[in-house]
Amino acid sequence: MAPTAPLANGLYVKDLAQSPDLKSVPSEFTFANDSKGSNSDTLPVVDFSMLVSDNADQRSKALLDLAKACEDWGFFVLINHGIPETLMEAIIDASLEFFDLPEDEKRYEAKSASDPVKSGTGTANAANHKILLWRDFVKSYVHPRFYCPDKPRRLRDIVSEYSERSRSVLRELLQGISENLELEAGSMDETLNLDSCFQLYAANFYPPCPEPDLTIGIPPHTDHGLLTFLIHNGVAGLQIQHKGEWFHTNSPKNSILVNTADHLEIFSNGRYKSVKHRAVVNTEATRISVVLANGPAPEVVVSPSVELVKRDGRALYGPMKYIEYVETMLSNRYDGKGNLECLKIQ
Ligand SMILES: O=C(O)CCC(=O)C(=O)O
Ligand SMILES: [Fe+2]
Repeated sequence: MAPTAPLANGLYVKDLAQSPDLKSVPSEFTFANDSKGSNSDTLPVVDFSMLVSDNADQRSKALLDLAKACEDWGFFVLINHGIPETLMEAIIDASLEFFDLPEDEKRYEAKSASDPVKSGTGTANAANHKILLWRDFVKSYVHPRFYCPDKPRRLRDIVSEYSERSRSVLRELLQGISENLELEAGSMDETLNLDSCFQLYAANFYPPCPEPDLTIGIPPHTDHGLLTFLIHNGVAGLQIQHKGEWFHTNSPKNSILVNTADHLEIFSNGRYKSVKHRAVVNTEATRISVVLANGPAPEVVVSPSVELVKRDGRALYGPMKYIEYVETMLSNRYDGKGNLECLKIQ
């Protein structure tokens, strides 16, 4: 399983980056890359407190912001979401502690794609050869069944609470999306079995890099699931593609960066596209991101909403069981044509 392999000499990127004489990026990390992005002062913002407000005007405004963000960018900055700042800081800190563990305590080598906890460094395919990525990671399935690395000890409770609170936010956002798509009340919840929604926690660790333009943290990709939530330690690095151009995502402290993912594109029959994004690295500071991928229930066979297919006259995507989609993606990540492309009906 390539994506979880440690470096050939057993090093993590974290350790490699700490070698005092490292002046250049080893050739295995070379990724033809133009990591420059533009700034946008018009990144969409959704105010969660307005979405759940009793004031009808406020709620309509928030629904409109949400619809526009999903249609135009596939990305928004979520503010006033109610998840405590202390919890967000705690999950970043505890995730950082994970990467500081001795190697034998943080190694979760995946024997198969369905292992619920995985860690390592990553690889990608570039011009027919494998390259290494400038990032270490840990991932675990946290809902409907909860798994977590054993150490650091406090990680379990923190991840569990963060995923639970995020689920309430997720359900409200999906409720808003369902209204925006003019779906029958409850039909999205039922079809995708959202009470048992799948959540995957991932922490990405990007140490400073001597030549950031020659390598990449995570190459351009889209995510599985419905909506991805991302928070970070204040060091920028996430870029999203919009109208063919790459944009930096700057976000106020305590906000959550949300992007639309493959299963929202499938379920909405192509109305809301899964946004392409990437993580770039820098010379100065360690960056950590904590990602929650939020999808339908693992066993649901996802296809476009029946109501939308009726409206559109045809389905634009074929069906696939969600957990199979996740696990093929985890084993062939960044390997050419993704599942989404394969499911598109011409
Ligand atoms: O670290 C980031 O900003 C991006 C992470 C990401 O895209 C992912 O884990 O799928
Ligand atoms: Fe991603």
